[in-house]
Amino acid sequence: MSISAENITWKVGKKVIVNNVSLAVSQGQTVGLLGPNGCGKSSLLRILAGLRRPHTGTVALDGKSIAGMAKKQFARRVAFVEQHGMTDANMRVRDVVKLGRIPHHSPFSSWTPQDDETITTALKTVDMLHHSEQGWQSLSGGERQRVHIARALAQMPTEILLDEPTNHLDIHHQIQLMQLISQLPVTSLVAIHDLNHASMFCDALIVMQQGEIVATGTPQEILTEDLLWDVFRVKTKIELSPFHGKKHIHYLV
Ligand SMILES: Nc1ncnc2c1ncn2[C@@H]1O[C@H](COP(=O)(O)OP(=O)(O)OP(=O)(O)O)[C@@H](O)[C@H]1O
Repeated sequence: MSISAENITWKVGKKVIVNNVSLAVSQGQTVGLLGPNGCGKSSLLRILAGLRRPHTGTVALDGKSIAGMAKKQFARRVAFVEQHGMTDANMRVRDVVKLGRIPHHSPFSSWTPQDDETITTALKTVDMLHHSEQGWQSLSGGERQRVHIARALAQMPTEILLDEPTNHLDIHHQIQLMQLISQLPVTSLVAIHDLNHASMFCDALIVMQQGEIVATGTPQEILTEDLLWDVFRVKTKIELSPFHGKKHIHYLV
């Protein structure tokens, strides 16, 4: 297993936000994390990213608990793109992406042409190279989102956690990004609301409801009309797309 969690529970006061969650994501898989607003997706991702300590349970990389892992060692492996990621307002786009290289440097190591190359490639990948010299503050919401993803790619992680990465993106960039994530040679866990994108681009899905995991499996296996009614209270008609062969969800109103 690439990244796994066992019996994770996280509370705020007496309120249980993440309730006894266990999961295992295999190397190289793209796994979609689905569920209604407030069901605990971001909270779970923050725990997996090591930003929150669970009250019970463990998170592991290749079976080794992250609890005792040095921060830098962890950051060389796991990148996290938060839903509302902030960046120092006065930075240029290229400098924001440069931050992704920090875990790969010591205070005494010098900047290399490979570092520059990695940053250029990351910016190119998210279609932001032409904005390299622009100030962060002047970017649109979607452009900021793409720069944060470039920073995560510059980190050259083996696991990438993304919290609603297509938020703010136009449909062209949503599809481009989901395609990119699904093709990256890394393990990806991505919180996503668009069920058709989840079906098209994810190898497996984890569905949460009220802090618990209620379904896991391939999109083919678990995206059913019953599940979508039970979890999201939406009426749907699901069929196999004649165009891409994956399940396609029609919403009935
Ligand atoms: N620090 C906190 N203090 C109090 N409540 C919190 C805290 N963090 C999260 N919550 C609550 O926990 C629940 C889960 O929040 P979380 O952000 O994990 O949901 P989510 O599934 O990511 O939602 P969305 O789809 O809207 O982004 C929400 O009810 C939220 O208000």
